[in-house]
Amino acid sequence: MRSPRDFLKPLCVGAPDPITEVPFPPSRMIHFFDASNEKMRAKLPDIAAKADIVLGNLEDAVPVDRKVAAREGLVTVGKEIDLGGTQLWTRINALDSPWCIDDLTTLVGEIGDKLDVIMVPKVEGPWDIHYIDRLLAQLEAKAGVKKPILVHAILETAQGVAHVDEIAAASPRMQGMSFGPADLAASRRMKTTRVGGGHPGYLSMSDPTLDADGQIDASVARVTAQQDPWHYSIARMVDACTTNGCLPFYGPFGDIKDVAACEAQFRAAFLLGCVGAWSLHPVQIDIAKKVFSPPVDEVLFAKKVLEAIPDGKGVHMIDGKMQDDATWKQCKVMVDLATMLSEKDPELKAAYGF
Ligand SMILES: CC(C)(COP(=O)(O)OP(=O)(O)OC[C@H]1O[C@@H](n2cnc3c(N)ncnc32)[C@H](O)[C@@H]1OP(=O)(O)O)[C@@H](O)C(=O)NCCC(=O)NCCSC(=O)C[C@H](O)C(=O)O
Ligand SMILES: [Mg+2]
Repeated sequence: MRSPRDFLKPLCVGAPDPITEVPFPPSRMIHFFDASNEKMRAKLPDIAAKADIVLGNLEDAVPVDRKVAAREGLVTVGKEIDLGGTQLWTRINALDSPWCIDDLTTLVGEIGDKLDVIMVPKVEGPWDIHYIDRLLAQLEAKAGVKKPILVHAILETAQGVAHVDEIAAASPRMQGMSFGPADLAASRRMKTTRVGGGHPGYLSMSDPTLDADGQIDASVARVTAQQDPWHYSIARMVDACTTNGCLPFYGPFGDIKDVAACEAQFRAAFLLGCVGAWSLHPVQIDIAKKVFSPPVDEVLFAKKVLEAIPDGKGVHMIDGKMQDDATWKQCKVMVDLATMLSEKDPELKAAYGF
């Protein structure tokens, strides 16, 4: 294990100094686009005007014969498209793939100063982050990159979940993590073909009604309720990220047409502490924006609490609800997020009354 004192020294002579605090600009959605697809690239200026983060995907979903075109397409995006204040990320190919090394050398060499974050798929343990960390430092030094490129791990293998805390703590470059339900399901041999969301087979059932002989009365219907198969892992990811000062995100929701279920999945993640989710299709940008911006009525109430209890101490009754030091902190989370988002979004600013 590295000495904590070394954490703030660059891992290569000439690489930029590591950051001490992960920046937290609006991050409600990471919008995926296939950079080898010219049509999608052409839409980027419009998409960037709506999205907080755009991500050029090089990994899964990009066919093998378009891997190089996707990498080159992303270089073109970095060099030629003005994204305004919207962050530019990439998802590189996995560390055990033959494309990963060229993804990193090309992207850092060509557009290292334009890339905010590199998303690394299928991270299994801190060793994967250590590899990327050192290599990025060498490439940044060689290319003269001025600020460190941050790293975002996808939590999508059983091993990754088992090592989630060590992954989050592996480097000061760790910007955050996303939850990858498709690969995780496959890795665990879960029997689902869905990408995120619930499953009608994953449910709990009320007790049976017994007849006079104490036998189960099969004629009386029993109530069932779908449970959330992802709750445990997402909650672990949120704790690991928060403990280590980085940001947790929900990942993809694959049923593009089922906007209601997408919204429900995103909202469950938001309530558990995630700051955003992936959008795979333009329609999911608006869903994420709605869900990951705190609700207006809650923000107004939270503002009222903060105003009524300036020192955040003691016990108070506000609108019939008990407020104390802990609820004050909950309200502060809500108001801080609303304040940060308002700086980007004048409509939200007006709605929140800032
Ligand atoms: C999912 C899609 C393949 C759907 O595409 P398509 O059938 O073309 O949808 P539409 O006809 O509704 O598209 C309408 C227009 O919008 C453009 N479009 C579609 N998606 C995007 C996008 N992401 N960014 C920009 N523009 C987009 C279409 O080109 C149409 O344009 P026009 O013809 O001019 O009207 C497609 O949405 C897509 O490929 N999405 C990204 C998929 C992706 O990145 N998948 C990988 C991430 S999920 C994953 O990897 C799993 C995870 O790792 C895990 O393990 O859980
Ligand atoms: Mg995956």
